[in-house]
Amino acid sequence: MLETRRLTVRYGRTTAVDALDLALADDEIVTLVGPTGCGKTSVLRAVAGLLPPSDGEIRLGALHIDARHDVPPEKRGVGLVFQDFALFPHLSVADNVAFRLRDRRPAEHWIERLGLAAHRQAMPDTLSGGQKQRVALARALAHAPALMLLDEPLASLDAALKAELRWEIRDALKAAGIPALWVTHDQTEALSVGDRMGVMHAGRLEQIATPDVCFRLPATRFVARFLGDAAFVPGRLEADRLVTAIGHAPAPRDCAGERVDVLVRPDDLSLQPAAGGDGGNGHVAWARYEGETRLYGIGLDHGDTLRVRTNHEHDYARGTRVAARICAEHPLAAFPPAD
Ligand SMILES: Nc1ncnc2c1ncn2[C@@H]1O[C@H](COP(=O)(O)OP(=O)(O)OP(=O)(O)O)[C@@H](O)[C@H]1O
Repeated sequence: MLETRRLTVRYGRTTAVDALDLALADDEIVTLVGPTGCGKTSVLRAVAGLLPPSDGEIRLGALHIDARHDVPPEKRGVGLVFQDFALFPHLSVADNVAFRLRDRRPAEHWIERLGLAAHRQAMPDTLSGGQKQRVALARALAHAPALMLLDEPLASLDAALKAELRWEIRDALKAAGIPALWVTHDQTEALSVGDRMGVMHAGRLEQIATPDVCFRLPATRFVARFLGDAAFVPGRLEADRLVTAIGHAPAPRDCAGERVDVLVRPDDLSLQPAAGGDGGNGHVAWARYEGETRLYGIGLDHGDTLRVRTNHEHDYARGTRVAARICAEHPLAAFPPAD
């Protein structure tokens, strides 16, 4: 449906997007995530037709767009949803959603589907942030776009609403069978709503894969750190296992090199108070209560600090002698040693 080939966007001397190759399947939701300034919005704006590609090509269905062949935004068949909703303030909810539609039935369908029926006649400034975003989404969906582009659609909403609305948006896109490119700087959002996610860094895609692959088997240390707490423990590859001083785990299929740094995240580790034959390998340096879980900083005897997440029931005081061990049964990512 959408394909970019070496898409490049420059602003003067700044290269915001650097030879990006990206392809979306017909009903696929792909999230684009990365730190501020990495170029996510520029990708979206180039695909939407809001700025021209400096180099490379965009294929949207049968359309071919490049620096010399522009297609105006309204001829691209894309729907846009922005962080700031962009509703018409002088039109009611119903008229916003049905704007420029000859047949109002699709507008009615999405008003019902997105829980806006009671607000049909309301004006935008009387709606909550979540309701405004539902209206913006209904308006975009009512035009049955071939592709939906979402730019930080949940950024101005509070945490509880974000969590609820991201599933609603995903469900609505899936129900309509519309593929989407969804830009966010929120890792949890990118991990949870994308069929695949692309992690961008300095104008380039560092990795594009399913969320669980990006999280468990990041392609680079940058992706590992960007998507969550990451520690790198020295280890070695023995047959099909990664062996470290704090335990072992299956090696990924493509693991190469005898000496490696093994990625361990806080939930790949378990914590036991040192007792009996196990004298432990460190002590509790700090503890944070998180509600369902607790996060501990464990000062290992050889000097490094590891973060370990446990169930909230395990309450260890600072200074407690403990054994931190790898408990992950899935393959852990391995990288060439840093030194
Ligand atoms: N209109 C512009 N003129 C000049 N430079 C720009 C312009 N828009 C963006 N840039 C630069 O291009 C780079 C990428 O910006 P872009 O907005 O695409 O990143 P982003 O990943 O979406 O960031 P954010 O999450 O902060 O929105 C940044 O270095 C930014 O400063």
